[in-house]
Amino acid sequence: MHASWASPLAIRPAHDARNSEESLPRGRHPVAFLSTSATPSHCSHAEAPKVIFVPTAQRRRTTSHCKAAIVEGGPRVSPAHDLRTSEERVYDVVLRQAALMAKRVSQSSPALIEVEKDDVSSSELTLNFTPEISPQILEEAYTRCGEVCAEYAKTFYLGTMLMTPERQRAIWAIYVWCRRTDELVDGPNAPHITPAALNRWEQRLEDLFRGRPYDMLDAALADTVAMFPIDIQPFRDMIEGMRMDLIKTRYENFDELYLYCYYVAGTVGLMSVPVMGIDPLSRATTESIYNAALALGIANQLTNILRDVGEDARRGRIYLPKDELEQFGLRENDVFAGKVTDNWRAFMKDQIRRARMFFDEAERGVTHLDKDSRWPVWASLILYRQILDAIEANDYDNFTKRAYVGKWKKLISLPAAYGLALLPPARHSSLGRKTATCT
Ligand SMILES: CC(C)=CCC/C(C)=C/CC/C(C)=C/CC/C(C)=C/[C@@H]1[C@@H](COP(=O)(O)OP(=O)(O)O)[C@]1(C)CC/C=C(\C)CC/C=C(\C)CCC=C(C)C
Repeated sequence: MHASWASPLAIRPAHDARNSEESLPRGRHPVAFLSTSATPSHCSHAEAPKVIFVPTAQRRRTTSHCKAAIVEGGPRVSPAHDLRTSEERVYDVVLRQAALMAKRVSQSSPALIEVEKDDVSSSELTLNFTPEISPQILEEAYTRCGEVCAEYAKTFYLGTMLMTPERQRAIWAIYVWCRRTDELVDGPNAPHITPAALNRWEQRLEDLFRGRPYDMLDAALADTVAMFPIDIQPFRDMIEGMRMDLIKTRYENFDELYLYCYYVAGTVGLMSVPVMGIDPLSRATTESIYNAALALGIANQLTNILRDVGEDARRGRIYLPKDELEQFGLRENDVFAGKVTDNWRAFMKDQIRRARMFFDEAERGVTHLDKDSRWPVWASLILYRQILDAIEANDYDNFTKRAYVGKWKKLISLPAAYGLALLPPARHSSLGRKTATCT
């Protein structure tokens, strides 16, 4: 995730923001201004998450070998003595998101649902706050989100064209928030970003979930989270990933890396599913579809990491699990030296194999999404997956060569994705299936 975009998305320093052209005019609708000394007054995120016992059999197969203890760099919400694996902690979030969505489906009412605080949501900040924003401003806000999306993620923007207008613009709003969040640590202002700045960004997130957006782009997301059963936790977790990126430059084992990948990319899957919707014909459990979405985010991020090894090393960062490097006789100096040896090839083969397992898991989930939402997901999956092929084609030289998917391959992928998107949900897929009582 190395942004090379220009700065229109950059978050302005708090004192500038009042004059921002994107700030919502005062008086017409609620506006919450950032204060540089902002201390969250409603820190529900500081509460420890509810621990849900997950039977081993229900856990994700692909990562069940990762049993190392949680180490530094974990989320603020978790006590240091939390001995669950990253996989278990993330699974807890998956269960809550799935329960929230299942509840919405079972109520099958277009009206906003009341979420019982102790029930499924990580907080009370879900769905209960409809921002008072004039339709015209909201229209402009969404249009701006669409423009940003079209500018920074052309293929993906194209893929959203088949979605219903409500879903399309909601996905744009989520995309823009994710981009801006990523931009904090990867964009032009990154050297000036401090943990305090991330705290303010989180405060702003809490405000928008309470129906008090700070600027136009936030207003679009505030509207989106009021319309769809979207929980705040994945958004908080993405900010947590950015905190991690500020302080952490090494990963001891896959358990640590898994948590990072969840924070910065798995969260995107969890944010997107409630908007993309589930095919009414699907017999899969909501939870298993969320798991597939999580897997796609993890797969994408692992691929990103494998593609960018050289670039990251030049920034003094190694996102590869140290213990796995050692198993192949490699040390961090080998990564900095950037020499493609047989050991390196063997190590990379193993990493690519694991990334493909996550893609496989994600694939099984895509057909269960609402039919109009599948195309962009297949497109992003096929395109990103091909980066792994490109690394192989480069003979595993990800130090000096950038693996990329050529224009023609990209063009061919779009109709291929379209074809796959037409397939109905597999009746006998290996995803978790609803029991008779739940259908
Ligand atoms: C339909 C669809 C693909 C929806 C997702 C739209 C969305 C909200 C995207 C936000 C992406 C974003 C800006 C994330 C911020 C953190 C980040 C930059 C993560 C990396 C993305 C690629 O980064 P980058 O643009 O820098 O890469 P390049 O260098 O340009 O190659 C990530 C690698 C992660 C992106 C993660 C996803 C797109 C997750 C997708 C999962 C789903 C949409 C769930 C699908 C559901 C099922 C059931 C499979």
